[in-house]
Amino acid sequence: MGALDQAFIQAQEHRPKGTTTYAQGIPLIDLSLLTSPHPDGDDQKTTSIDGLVSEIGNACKNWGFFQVVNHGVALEKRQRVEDSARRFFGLPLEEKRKIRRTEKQVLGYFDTEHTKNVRDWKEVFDFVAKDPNIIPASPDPDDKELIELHNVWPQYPPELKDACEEYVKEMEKLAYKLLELIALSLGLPTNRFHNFFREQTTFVRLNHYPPCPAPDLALGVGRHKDGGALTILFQDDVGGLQVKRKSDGEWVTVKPTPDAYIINVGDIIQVWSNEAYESVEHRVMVNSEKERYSIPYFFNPAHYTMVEPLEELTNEKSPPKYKAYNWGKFLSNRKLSNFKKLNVENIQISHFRIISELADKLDGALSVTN
Ligand SMILES: O=C(O)CCC(=O)C(=O)O
Ligand SMILES: [Fe+2]
Repeated sequence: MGALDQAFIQAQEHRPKGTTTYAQGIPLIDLSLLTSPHPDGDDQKTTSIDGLVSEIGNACKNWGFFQVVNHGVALEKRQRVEDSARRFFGLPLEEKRKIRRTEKQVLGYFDTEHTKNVRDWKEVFDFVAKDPNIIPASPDPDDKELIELHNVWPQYPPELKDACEEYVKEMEKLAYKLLELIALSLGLPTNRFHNFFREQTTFVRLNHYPPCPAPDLALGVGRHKDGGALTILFQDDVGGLQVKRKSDGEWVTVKPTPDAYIINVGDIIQVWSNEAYESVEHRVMVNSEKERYSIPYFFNPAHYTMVEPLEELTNEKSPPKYKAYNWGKFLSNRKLSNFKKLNVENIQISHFRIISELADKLDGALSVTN
């Protein structure tokens, strides 16, 4: 990527601060109850599940982010993906660009992604968990055309394809476990969300953040919220992920924990839960010395899913806060705005919010004075 082009420079207020505050209280949740047999038998398991469910619920409510250990994903499977990613990103640019993403072919290699119209200091490789994957051809609501996305694999390293395909199977198992715990924590049946994911649009991204000559001006990924349901992220030991802490709005760094995954609730769970859980803003800092790797798995429902607050979680007293929106159109809108710099704000769930934040505040103020 060379010298720092103007396109990478963040507006003053979005630049990283020189000092690092670590996210001290970010929950670290042990999933061994689900991944290994309980020494005292299954009855014990049921009672302890309640504890796990409330841990997950509190983490979703208070942070929107948490880490999991003893998650059941074999270390070697993740390492194999990481090793092949290192080999792939180490190739000459012209080799990587042979499988470059285009406006129509949205998978493969890409090094000019934009977040909120500012270029990110990174290069990525994207692939879908289910190949082929069906999504709308364009964000235009009147355009009913659908397209099939097919994975494009590089010639080198040859093992990348197999490593990734094995890895997504593991990720999917973990994603369903987490989804079930989240459903239970909202007082819903365990499999309440399952049907949405029958024809999922889940995708995985291999991120490589090269050392950056001006880490005080650019970001690896600009501030954003994940648009999907749930993200399962692996980050290496370099660190750089920052989360906007809910309690005080401070940007805090998530310290790498060996063999842990970082989980965050995406926009869809915010809407389904009618804001019981919120999708939290995050970003990635880069540094001038070390390159960094991360692997997010974006667990997303079928393209035709109409995302709206669940009936069970709304009533007269707490009416739905969002109008239903089509996930496929949302996704295709985001993909377009990430692909190139546009002159308009990219799509956000706030565009579908029924009651504006201002009305909420006014309501709060009125109920205090009344
Ligand atoms: O690299 C990371 O730590 C996070 C990346 C991320 O937030 C994303 O790709 O959505
Ligand atoms: Fe993200």
